[in-house]
Amino acid sequence: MYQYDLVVIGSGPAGRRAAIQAAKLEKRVLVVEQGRRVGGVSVHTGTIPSKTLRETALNLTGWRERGFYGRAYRVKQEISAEDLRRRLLITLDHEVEVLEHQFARNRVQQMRGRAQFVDPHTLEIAKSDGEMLRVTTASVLLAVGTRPYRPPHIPFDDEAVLDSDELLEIKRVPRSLIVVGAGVIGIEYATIFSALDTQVTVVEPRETMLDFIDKEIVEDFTYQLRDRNMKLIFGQTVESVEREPNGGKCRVTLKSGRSLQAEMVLFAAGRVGATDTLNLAAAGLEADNRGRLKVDPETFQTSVPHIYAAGDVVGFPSLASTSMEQGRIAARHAVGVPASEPPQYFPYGIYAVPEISTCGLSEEEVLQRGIPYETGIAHFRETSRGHIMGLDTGMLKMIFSLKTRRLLGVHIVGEGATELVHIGQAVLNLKGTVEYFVENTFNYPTLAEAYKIAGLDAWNRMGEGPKEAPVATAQPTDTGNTVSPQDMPLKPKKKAAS
Ligand SMILES: Cc1cc2nc3c(=O)[nH]c(=O)nc-3n(C[C@H](O)[C@H](O)[C@H](O)COP(=O)(O)OP(=O)(O)OC[C@H]3O[C@@H](n4cnc5c(N)ncnc54)[C@H](O)[C@@H]3O)c2cc1C
Ligand SMILES: NC(=O)c1ccc[n+]([C@@H]2O[C@H](COP(=O)([O-])OP(=O)(O)OC[C@H]3O[C@@H](n4cnc5c(N)ncnc54)[C@H](O)[C@@H]3O)[C@@H](O)[C@H]2O)c1
Repeated sequence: MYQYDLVVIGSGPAGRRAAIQAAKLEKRVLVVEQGRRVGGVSVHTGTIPSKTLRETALNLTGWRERGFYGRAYRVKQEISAEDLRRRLLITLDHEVEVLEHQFARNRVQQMRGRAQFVDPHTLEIAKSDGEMLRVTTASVLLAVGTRPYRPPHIPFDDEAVLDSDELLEIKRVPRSLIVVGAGVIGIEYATIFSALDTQVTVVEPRETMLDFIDKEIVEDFTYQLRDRNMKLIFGQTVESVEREPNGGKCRVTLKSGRSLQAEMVLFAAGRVGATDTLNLAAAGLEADNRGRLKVDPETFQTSVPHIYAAGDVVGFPSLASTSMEQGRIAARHAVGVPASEPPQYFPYGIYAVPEISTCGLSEEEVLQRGIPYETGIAHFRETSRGHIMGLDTGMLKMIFSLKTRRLLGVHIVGEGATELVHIGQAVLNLKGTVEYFVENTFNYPTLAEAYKIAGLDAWNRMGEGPKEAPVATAQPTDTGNTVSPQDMPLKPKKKAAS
């Protein structure tokens, strides 16, 4: 008889949701967390701190009011690192308190320490006070997440050359910042610091950024960043990073020979799975070269059936939102209770300044699948709410199938995008058509009215009934067939466990 039904390693979104789900099913659950407090990367160094920093920066700078009062408008003239940290600490305390309470209410047992496998059903836990403990369990969920990728040639110094965890501890707001890597983390922080009037330069080895987002949205976003003097350098690789002696400036030399200078460097070139200390071999498991684990995308089982993995450690999409859902499904499966499949489309929110949010297929994906389509676009400045808020930017784009008239994708850049997207997400997953937007009444004045405007924009070109569709050039799919709109695969290819 094992001591536990499920031992969860890691208390981030995947671990937390899994543990509570199993406890609700009256199973004996233990959560092992090596950090001082529960919550994982999401609460302590990732989602919540970065979004709190964003909110504080926008509030203290008066960013949202600048449409009315001009670019020089400020709520607080001198914004210090301490101003930014104060709100962060309060938010984190609340998050941890809520989580601790959830664990207690649901009788989830907790242990502070680092877990590793002794054999496939036994874990050894090195507690922070030096004590070693062994526990046995019927199933294990690895929800260990990731940590920043730190290559040896980058001279991280905890002060001026930083990864995204260390950025939260800065003592001063830099006047200039070089961000290496235009992934989601790099772009979110780059634009937040730009809103704080830091001169920001982004260096990205690829020719483009955020390739999974609809191109038209990324173009609008890029235009906005350049318009406020952010420097975006694509297609260039960093050769070296150095710092002048005695706390001087940082110099970033690119392979092209170009040299950049700034007070701080943020290195944000991806993350690696935190699997190296788990002694995976003792459980018969192996991680890939980025520390990630392969799982069955339906059940989240690893190659050892009673050991599950969920969250960032299994790779794409690496979101707090999807990690929670993966943890819940894994826990149900682990304790023998079936879980229904998640809906076909999940939203993606990038909390840059401005926000981007998207759900469903991009125009490039629709074209690639050979689906005849029409698009509808609305600019926030066309809405009365936009006028009231002083918005001169912001755009919502929807893509509809010409044959079925169903919504295929919604893509938004601008204020409130991460909230607004859920209207499109609901219509998409409930298989709604363009008529939903044309026939329904929206609150007025709201930014959500942009849905109506974009719906009408598409409808005006689509006409009343089904149409033959000349818009997209039908391309063979990767299966070699041409996709008919009726057969359109509503489920995006599962990338979660790749
Ligand atoms: C800067 C940043 C911003 C982000 N913003 C967003 C956002 O806006 N929206 C969004 O949806 N997602 C965002 N994410 C992603 C989100 O944070 C992750 O998807 C999420 O945290 C993953 O959850 P997880 O459960 O896999 O593990 P994590 O949150 O990574 O937690 C893993 C936990 O496991 C513990 N652990 C690891 N190994 C062991 C061990 N051997 N023994 C015991 N404990 C162990 C760690 O200490 C850690 O607490 C962001 C990430 C970053 C870095
Ligand atoms: N709002 C959100 O939902 C949110 C926010 C932040 C992070 N996240 C998640 O966290 C995960 C990690 O984000 P990330 O930004 O660290 O990784 P990423 O993989 O999204 O981006 C890394 C970027 O760095 C570039 N790069 C890779 N190697 C490089 C090198 N040697 N030098 C310079 N640039 C290099 C890549 O081309 C890429 O553009 C993402 O998958 C994302 O889903 C989500």
